[in-house]
Amino acid sequence: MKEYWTSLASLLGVLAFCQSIVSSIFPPELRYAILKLTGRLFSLFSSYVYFDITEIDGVNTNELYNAVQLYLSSSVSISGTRLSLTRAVNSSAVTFSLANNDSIADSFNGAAVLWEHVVTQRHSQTFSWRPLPDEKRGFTLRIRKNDKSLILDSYLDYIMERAAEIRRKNQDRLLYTNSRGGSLDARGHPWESVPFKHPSTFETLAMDPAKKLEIMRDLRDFAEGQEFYQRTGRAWKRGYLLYGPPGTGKSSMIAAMANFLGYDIYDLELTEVHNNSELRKLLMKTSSKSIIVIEDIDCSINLGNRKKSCSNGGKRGGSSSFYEAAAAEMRGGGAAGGGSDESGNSITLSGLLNFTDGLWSCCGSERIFVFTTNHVEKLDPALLRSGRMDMHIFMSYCSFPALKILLKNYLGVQEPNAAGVWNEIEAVIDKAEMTPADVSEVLIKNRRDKDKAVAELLEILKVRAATRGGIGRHFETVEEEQEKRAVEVSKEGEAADEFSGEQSEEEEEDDNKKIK
Ligand SMILES: Nc1ncnc2c1ncn2[C@@H]1O[C@H](COP(=O)(O)OP(=O)(O)OP(=O)(O)O)[C@@H](O)[C@H]1O
Ligand SMILES: [Mg+2]
Repeated sequence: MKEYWTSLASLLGVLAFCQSIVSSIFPPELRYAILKLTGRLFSLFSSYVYFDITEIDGVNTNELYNAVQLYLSSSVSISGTRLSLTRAVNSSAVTFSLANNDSIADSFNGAAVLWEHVVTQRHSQTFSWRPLPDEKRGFTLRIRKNDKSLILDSYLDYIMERAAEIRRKNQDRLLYTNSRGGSLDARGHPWESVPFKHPSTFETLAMDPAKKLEIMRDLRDFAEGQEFYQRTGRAWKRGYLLYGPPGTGKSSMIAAMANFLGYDIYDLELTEVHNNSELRKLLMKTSSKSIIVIEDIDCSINLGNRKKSCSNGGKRGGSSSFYEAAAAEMRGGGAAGGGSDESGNSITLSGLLNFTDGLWSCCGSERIFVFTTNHVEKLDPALLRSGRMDMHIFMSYCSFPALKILLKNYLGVQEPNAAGVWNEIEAVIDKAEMTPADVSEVLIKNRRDKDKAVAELLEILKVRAATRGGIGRHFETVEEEQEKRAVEVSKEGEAADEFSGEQSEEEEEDDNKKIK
């Protein structure tokens, strides 16, 4: 062993001696040429091939460098011994990366590769339109010559994909709004954004578990469906209509969808959009992997008179239905659809549907449109056909299975302690027609005393069930809601007829009196 160390030390000594001779005898240019030649000779006999991926390629940032850095961050965190830690702006996660001049082994399809992070000082500042960093950074990838064709292309593609995934996971998602109207920011963007931190998830969402699973499956199929949409020639987008009374979780569902898929949200305020071309610009500036939301679609916009006042409890837009007016536009060849008001606003249904439905829908991919409404019965059936809104989701009053989820969320209990309470709640909950928002209020107020919370909830449920007795039927489909509405309208019509009939009888009497 001792002999081994002695011979290694003497070998290193010889190398150092040779290096000092080369440095002292040869001028720098020749030294560089000798090193290059040695490198060439070395690579000729080497079984490896090397690829340099520099951070800055000319003056452009090399996307591949950033991707490799992110990709390696997921593996160095497990196996590295010296790591760099960073936390990007708008991010709540810390990222690991390979420290300077450190290396790490990886494998792909059975082939071993070695990554080295090479950092050197930039000596002379070469001319550039923008200042370059003091350090020259890059990755060197070492692979076996035999593996070159086997792994190179697919390995780099794989790295790009993985990096995009990690970036999405690390970065906080954003909530965009067009509340600034049509004006653009300094970078020419019409959307304003804030980090999206809504805590709602499918786990915390109180609704029928089977329905929840169905929605989650649908969303997952959509997100993983790139190949399917490509093959079938369909634009990679999906539309959801969420409808139901206020406080049943429509907005919470949108947040849960975004958190489930890791998508950004674009909250499209239609009352701020002045015309179709503005709408087109807004929608063109949305990114893929996003959910475009139009809340309260029935009163978002009044094509006849687009004032922002809304008779619907502070909801957006005017009281008349956007869809009713828009449907009239479709049927009547644009009379209502012109949508111009005194202020020159002209947004039409076709402008919106061109993006959800028409040719423009394929500009940008992997996008979900979500429309919400409290009054599905007001929507024109022609506007609810498949393809526009692929899934109609009824957010109902709090059901028994939904209540179980709320009890678990707020009180941490699976079942009430007192015997019999469970059955009593189950007996009245549907009749009581309480929204999950109302139930949540009661549970939050009494969250320190679980038994009191459950007892108070039962009391309220009983009172509400008694006052609302018999109404407890839920209209689950858009068609049912619309049928119900049609019956109401025809009853109103009959009442009006009767009223006008009575009047005419009275008038007849008057006339008779006059004649007499
Ligand atoms: N299904 C639900 N599951 C869990 N929490 C819910 C649910 N529905 C309502 N909530 C609670 O009630 C509050 C209001 O719900 P949300 O804003 O999602 O209702 P909404 O249906 O969008 O109402 P609106 O029609 O008025 O916009 C939420 O903050 C949430 O805490
Ligand atoms: Mg809402």
